[in-house]
Amino acid sequence: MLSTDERITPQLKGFLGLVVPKGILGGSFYLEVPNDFTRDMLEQRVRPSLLSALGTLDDALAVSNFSVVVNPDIDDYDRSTDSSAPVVAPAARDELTQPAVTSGYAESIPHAQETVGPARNNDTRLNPKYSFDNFVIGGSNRFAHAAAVAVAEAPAKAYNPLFIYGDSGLGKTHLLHAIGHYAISLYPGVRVRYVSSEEFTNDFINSIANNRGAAFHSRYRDIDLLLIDDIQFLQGKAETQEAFFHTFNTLHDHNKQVVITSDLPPKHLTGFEDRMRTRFEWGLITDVQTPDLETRIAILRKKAQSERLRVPDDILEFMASKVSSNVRELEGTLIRVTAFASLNRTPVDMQLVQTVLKDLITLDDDNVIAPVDIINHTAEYFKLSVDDLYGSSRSQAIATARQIAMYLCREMTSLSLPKIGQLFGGRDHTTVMYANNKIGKLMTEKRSIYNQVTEISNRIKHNQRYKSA
Ligand SMILES: Nc1ncnc2c1ncn2[C@@H]1O[C@H](COP(=O)(O)OP(=O)(O)OP(=O)(O)O)[C@@H](O)[C@H]1O
Repeated sequence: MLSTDERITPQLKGFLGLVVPKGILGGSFYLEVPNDFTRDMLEQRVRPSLLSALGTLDDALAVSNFSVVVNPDIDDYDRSTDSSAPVVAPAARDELTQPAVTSGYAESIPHAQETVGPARNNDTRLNPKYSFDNFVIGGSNRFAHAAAVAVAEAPAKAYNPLFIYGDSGLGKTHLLHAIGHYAISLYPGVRVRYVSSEEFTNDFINSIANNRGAAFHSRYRDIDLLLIDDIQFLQGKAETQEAFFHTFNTLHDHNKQVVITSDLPPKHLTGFEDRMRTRFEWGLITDVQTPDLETRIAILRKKAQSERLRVPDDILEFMASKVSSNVRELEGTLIRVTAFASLNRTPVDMQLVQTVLKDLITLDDDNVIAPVDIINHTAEYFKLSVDDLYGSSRSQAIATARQIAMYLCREMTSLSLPKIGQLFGGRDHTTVMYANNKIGKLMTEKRSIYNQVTEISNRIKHNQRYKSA
């Protein structure tokens, strides 16, 4: 759709060839590119043409903005499967038709009424997978969910900051992204930025190293809604904390919303200055807890629906009763069960579920798996060196082994996506996200992958039991 634009040179066309359209959510057209350079080219040279081209799309799609996400792994992405026009996820349509709320917020941000405003949202770093639509509400998260919705509907008017804490895998990151999507759907010009604390730290360090402090400041201060994940990561990092302190103050003073997640409540966060912890307590503090059985069943049901998996209710109930600690683990179990059924071309029934779950060694909650064990076992299984997994080789065999190791780190540890990326030679969190999705999908399609993942994870758990015995 861009080829009619005279400014598009052959060189630029080359860059456009690297772009993979991913879909439309919350009024944003999501594109993936393999590196920062392509993203910059796109944003600097193509933005006006792309925005005007988006303006010619069917109104029903309600697209007014685009987001470019860097995913270095799309080099091995098969573009032929995705070359058709992107489709709007059904959930996104509902989100787009949400009635506007009357908080008066739109009037308070001048750019919210500008037609070109949405372009400001091209770097939100929001994950289209996490919306309020697919978040299941239960006793364990009802309050956090209500607070999150309130903040999205009236940024900086309801609670500022909103501080959400809780154990790993209980939906904090999901809520953060959902706030961002919902706020953008209500106020298309609102400038939103999601950042994990690891990325904030890296960004800060790079900005000092490259003398780009001004760009860093504007990235985090010229926004209306800052969503910062896993703040505990700033523990003991005095200079980054100082940078965050000033960012926070600037945003708060200018009536901009800050939402923070953490594994602990402010008063239990160690390695933070008091002035920082006090600020975390200015607004509303809420927690997410381990979901009860009904909520776990509902989460599995929703997940099965969204992945179009046919799983009878009694099976979902059985799975939910067996895996109780963490939603991420619960989702992992559902993937294993449905992958096994799909590979064997059998329906998901109780016998199959029992077989699969029997195969999955379960560990006590206090048995914590170290990522280094995952990497060692994966390397050993594939007869590769550990450095192969950490390194940058793109050979198919090494890349797949690396993606399996990333998948298992995601499934078996509480490490966040950026932390796993860092572990694997400083890769971007989107690379880990891609590996996780890819292996999850391949497990349903290729028996060899399913068997490899199951075997490696069992070896890791077996070894862990042996160590702690
Ligand atoms: N209530 C819920 N409804 C639907 N999905 C949920 C819910 N809670 C958690 N999940 C899903 O569980 C997975 C883990 O959630 P998430 O990443 O948000 O956890 P987290 O609390 O941020 O964990 P961490 O602290 O490790 O980053 C995600 O796929 C998320 O979509």
